[in-house]
Amino acid sequence: MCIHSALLKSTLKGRALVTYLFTNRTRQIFLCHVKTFSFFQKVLLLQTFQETHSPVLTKSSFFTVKKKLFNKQEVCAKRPETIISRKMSEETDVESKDSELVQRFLDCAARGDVENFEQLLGAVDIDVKSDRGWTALMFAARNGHTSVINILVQKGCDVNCLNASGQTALEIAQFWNHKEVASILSQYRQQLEYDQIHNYYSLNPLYRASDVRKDAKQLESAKNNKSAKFIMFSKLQPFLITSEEKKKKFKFAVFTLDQLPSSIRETSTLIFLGLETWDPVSSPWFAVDLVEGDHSFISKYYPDGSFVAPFPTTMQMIQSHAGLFAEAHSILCWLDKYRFCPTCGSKQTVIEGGYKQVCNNSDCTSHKGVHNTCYPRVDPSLIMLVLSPSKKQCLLGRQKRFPPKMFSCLAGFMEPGESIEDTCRREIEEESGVKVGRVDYHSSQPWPFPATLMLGCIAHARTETITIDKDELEEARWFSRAEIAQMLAGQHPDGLFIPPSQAIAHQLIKSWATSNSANL
Ligand SMILES: NC(=O)C1=CN([C@@H]2O[C@H](COP(=O)(O)OP(=O)(O)OC[C@H]3O[C@@H](n4cnc5c(N)ncnc54)[C@H](OP(=O)(O)O)[C@@H]3O)[C@@H](O)[C@H]2O)C=CC1
Ligand SMILES: [Mg+2]
Ligand SMILES: [Mg+2]
Ligand SMILES: [Mg+2]
Ligand SMILES: [Zn+2]
Repeated sequence: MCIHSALLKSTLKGRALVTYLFTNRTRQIFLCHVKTFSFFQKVLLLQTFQETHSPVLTKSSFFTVKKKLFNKQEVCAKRPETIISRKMSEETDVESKDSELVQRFLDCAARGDVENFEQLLGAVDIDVKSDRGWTALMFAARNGHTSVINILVQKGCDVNCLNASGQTALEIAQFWNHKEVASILSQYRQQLEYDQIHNYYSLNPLYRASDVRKDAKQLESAKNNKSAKFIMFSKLQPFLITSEEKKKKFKFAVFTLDQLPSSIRETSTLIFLGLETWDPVSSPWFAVDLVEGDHSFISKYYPDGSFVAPFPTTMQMIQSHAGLFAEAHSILCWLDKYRFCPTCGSKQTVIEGGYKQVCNNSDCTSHKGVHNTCYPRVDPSLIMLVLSPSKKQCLLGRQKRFPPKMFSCLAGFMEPGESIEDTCRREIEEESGVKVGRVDYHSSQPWPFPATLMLGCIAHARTETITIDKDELEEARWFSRAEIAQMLAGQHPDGLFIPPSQAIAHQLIKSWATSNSANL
C-alpha cells in the first residue's frame, strides 16, 4: 500500500497510524506525498493531526504542518461567527490583555490544576475557546480531569459546543476512553435534552406577570418601586454595554429608579417586561422608549455604552438579555407601526404596560365583542431541515440577500388556516419542488425582527428532484453529512458555511449532523 492511501485509510478508520506518520522522520516522507492529495483529503488529515495531538500540540508545530499541507490559495473559509463578531471585537479590543488569562485558564483545565483554575473562573468567559475551538471543558475531558469537569458543568458551561473538528467534550472523553468523565457529560446532556432545547432569544429570565400589567394600580406602583430596573431604547435601538462576565458579549445597561430623571418617566413609553420572580414584591423590569430630549443621564452612568443597530449586534448578547431584547423589541416595533385603530382609524391609547392599545373613539366597534384587534403581533413562520428519502442528505438553500457562500434551511410564513405540517409541505414544494411526507417538530425561536416566531421542524422528503423558485431562492441543493461537518467546522473546501449558532437554522442542521442516524 502506498503511504498516502495507508494514511487516508487510517484517517477514516482510526487515528494511530496518523500519529505515527506525523512523527519525526516519517513526517518528512509523508510531506513529500502531500502534493498528490485533494483539498478535502488535506482538511481531513489536518483535522486528524490536530485531534490526535491535542492538547500537547504547540501552535508553531501545528502551523508548520498546516503551511506545508496547504498552498496560499487554499486558505480555509472563516467561521460565520467570526464574520459577524468581527466588527464587535474591533470595537471591544480586549484581545491582548485577555489572551494570557485565557491561555492560563485553558492550561489549568488541561492539567487539572483545580486550585488555580477556580481562581481564574470569574476572570474569563467560561466557554472561551482556543484557536482550534477547544473549551476548558474539552481540555479537561481530553485528559480525564473529573474535578474540573464537575466545576464547569455546575457553573453552567456549554456542554454541547463543538471544536473546529466538530467534536463535543463528550466525544473527546469517549475517544480517549475517560469513562468517568464521559458518564458525567452524557448524564448532563441527557438532563439538558429533558429540559428541552433553548434557542437563542428564547431565554427570557423574567416572570411576565400579566396580572400586574392588566391592573393599572399595580402597574403604577411597579413603576415607582425602588428596586425597579430600566433598560433603554431609542428609535428601536437598544442601549448596550460590554459584559464583564462573558467577554466579547453585550448586555443592557440597567438603570435604577433614582438614576432616571422624572421627566423621562413622564414623557416616554414604559414597557412592562415582567417581574424578577413569581413573588409579587420582586423587582419589576421596564423597557424605556426614549423620545427626543436631553439624555445626558445615560452617558453619565455608562460612558462606554451606545445605542446599536439591533441586527446583528443583539446576536452577541448574553443569552438572558437577548431574551429581554426579544420581548421589548417586538413590542416597541408594534407600537411604532400600529399607531391608529385598525377598525376606525382613530388615535389609540397604550395600556397594560405596552401590551395593548385601545381606540379613543368610544363608538368604535372594536370595543364590542372580543377585543382582539390591537394586541402585539406574533407571526408564526416555519423553518425546516429537509432530509432526503435515504436520510443521508439534507436540503439547504440560498436566498439572494444572504452573505456570499452561506446556505441555510428553507423557511416560510404560515398562512391563515394552515397547520404547521401544511405550511412546511407547501413552502418546501413552492421553493424547491421537493415533496415532503412526515414532519416532526424540533424546537422554536422568537425572531424579533420584528415579531416572527420560528417553528423549527425536521421534514422527511418523498422526492429528490429540485426545481427552485427563482424569486425566493438563488440556489438549493442536497448536502451530505460529511459536507455539513466541514461547514460546521468552517473548513468547507469551497468556503461554504451555515448561519451562526444563534440561529435556529444552525441548531436544526447541527442536531441532524451530530445525531445517531439510527434515530432518524
Ligand atoms: N432564525 C433563522 O435561523 C432564520 C430565520 N428566517 C426568518 O424566517 C422568516 C420567513 O422566511 P422567508 O423565507 O422570508 O418567508 P417566505 O418563504 O414565506 O417568503 C418571504 C415572503 O413572504 C412575505 N411575507 C412577509 N411577511 C409575511 C407574513 N407575516 N406573513 C406572510 N407572508 C409574509 C414577503 O413578501 P413581500 O416581500 O411581498 O411582503 C416575503 O417576501 C423571515 O422572517 C426570516 O427572517 C429565515 C431563515 C433562517
Ligand atoms: Mg416561501
Ligand atoms: Mg422562504
Ligand atoms: Mg411564503
Ligand atoms: Zn377604532
